[in-house]
Amino acid sequence: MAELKDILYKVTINAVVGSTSVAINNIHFDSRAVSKGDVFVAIKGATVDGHDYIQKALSLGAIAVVCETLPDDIQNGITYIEVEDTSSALAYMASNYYDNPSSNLRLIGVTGTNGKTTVTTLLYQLFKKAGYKVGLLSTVKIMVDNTEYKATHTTPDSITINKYLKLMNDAGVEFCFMEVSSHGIHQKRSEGLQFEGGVFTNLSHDHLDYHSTFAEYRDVKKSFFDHLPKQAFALVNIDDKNGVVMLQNTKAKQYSYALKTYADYKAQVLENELSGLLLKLNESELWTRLIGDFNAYNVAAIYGTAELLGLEKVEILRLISELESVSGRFQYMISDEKITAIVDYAHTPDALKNVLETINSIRTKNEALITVVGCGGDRDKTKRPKMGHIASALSNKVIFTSDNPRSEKPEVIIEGIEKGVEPQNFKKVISISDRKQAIKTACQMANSNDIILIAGKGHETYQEINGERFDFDDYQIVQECLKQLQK
Ligand SMILES: CC(=O)N[C@H]1[C@@H](OP(=O)(O)OP(=O)(O)OC[C@H]2O[C@@H](n3ccc(=O)[nH]c3=O)[C@H](O)[C@@H]2O)O[C@H](CO)[C@@H](O)[C@@H]1O[C@H](C)C(=O)N[C@@H](C)C(=O)N[C@H](CCC(=O)O)C(=O)O
Ligand SMILES: Nc1ncnc2c1ncn2[C@@H]1O[C@H](COP(=O)(O)OP(=O)(O)OP(=O)(O)O)[C@@H](O)[C@H]1O
Ligand SMILES: N[C@H](CCC[C@H](N)C(=O)O)C(=O)O
Ligand SMILES: [Mg+2]
Repeated sequence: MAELKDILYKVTINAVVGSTSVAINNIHFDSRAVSKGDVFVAIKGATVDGHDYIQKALSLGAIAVVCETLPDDIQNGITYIEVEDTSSALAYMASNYYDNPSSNLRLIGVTGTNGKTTVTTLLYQLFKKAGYKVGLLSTVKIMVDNTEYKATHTTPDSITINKYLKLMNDAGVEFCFMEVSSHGIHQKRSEGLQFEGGVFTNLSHDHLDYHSTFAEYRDVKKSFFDHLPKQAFALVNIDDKNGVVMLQNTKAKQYSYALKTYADYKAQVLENELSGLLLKLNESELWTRLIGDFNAYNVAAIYGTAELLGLEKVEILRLISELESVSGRFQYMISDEKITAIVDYAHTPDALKNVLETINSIRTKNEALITVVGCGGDRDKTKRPKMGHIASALSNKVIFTSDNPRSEKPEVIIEGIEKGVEPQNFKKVISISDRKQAIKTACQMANSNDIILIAGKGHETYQEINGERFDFDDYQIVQECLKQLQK
């Protein structure tokens, strides 16, 4: 139980009707979850307006309503709080409700188009190995030290974030690494959290269905750094031209990492093989099991973050060499026939290009590279032809297929991808909308020493079709298909 007025601390209030000295049970932004004694926060969403559900929330027992416009029919005995911005109010209320858990641990936010899950997960692993209790909020899973919880979003809503941070406090967690997505920043899911550091990985094409322009997408990411306090650090990839943009208005202490330019944390790839990378990190050499140039960036980010958080250099280097790759990120197997299958979460043009270039830099010309890829439905349509172009230009054979079609027709999505294929690559391409069949066909096409890349779904264990999630696991399926070939 908490007093309404206590959880409103730091919320910008325009008007109050009724008493704020009432005890409330819980906070909800979804009327369907409300029960007796709760406060309902009405949010204008992308599909509907939460203000239309105020009556519903009251009928289920809400005793207070936080809204941007007061309803016409004010009910006796109910407290109404009119605020400037309900998403922001929700974030502060959630934080207050759970006793500001972000200020009781050392919270690091990682943002950027690609690499967030990789960097946060590896930092989680590294700090665990260093002997600390650690938390993780990521696309793949939420970890409260050793206890795993299911993740529904990359950056969950502010109530969920604070709920888990509170659990981390209770478990004695000292460091928490969290992914901060552009949707999360824009919807103020991470507002009011006390970050000790922010890390920027890179910025490339994604989510231009949600953010109307690339500049808007960039500025949303930038606003995360604008809000860091001056005691915090901001560590950015300075090889990315938007790295400096992130730092433009931040009050935080500024640090950089890079492969190509001078930086506080400079990485150089000495060797790049399927078994890992040999890197020079500032003045030290180290071996890591992570694969590809893009992972050299991730390692530099991890090294910098760990040092800024006070770990010893020698210890960090030792621990990085022990890190395991993150599930669904360049996860590979080699069959008895010596066919290599790689499952990777590349679902943006830039990620796909990086992964294909990495494979091309590792393989010899005699082996074929067969790529199986699709694009998600109800997501940015403009990335489809770009991914079609990249896949067909950088592989020997390509099978376009489905990737979570959601409410769209798979064939229509595939047509969008095919539009990007240039005439000289037409003959490399076939389309099979059933993803299992597509993977099976790739396995049948492959000869000894060939490489199959299955991109886009990584760790996901489902295929989402019309609101339903069916079991589907790229890694498991390719493993089965390769086994069947042996029979
Ligand atoms: C586009 C988007 O981000 N949508 C998020 C948003 O939902 P919405 O704006 O559609 O909500 P809405 O349905 O219009 O409803 C508005 C309000 O009315 C309320 N409502 C609605 C119906 C009702 O009966 N009663 C009621 O009170 C809703 O609870 C909500 O508060 O707010 C919801 C609650 O926080 C989120 O769950 C939802 O994420 C959806 C499921 C989603 O798919 N989001 C993806 C795109 C996303 O956020 N992805 C990023 C990662 C992106 C990346 O790769 O970088 C992430 O961080 O996960
Ligand atoms: N530093 C990087 N630069 C470019 N591409 C990367 C980088 N790190 C990983 N990738 C590629 O992007 C894919 C997704 O990586 P990861 O899951 O770490 O990104 P993310 O930012 O968490 O994505 P999401 O927005 O879906 O949460 C990987 O499978 C890999 O292909
Ligand atoms: N966080 C990304 C993940 C995309 C993964 C891909 N498999 C898809 O479903 O489109 C999104 O929600 O847009
Ligand atoms: Mg992620």
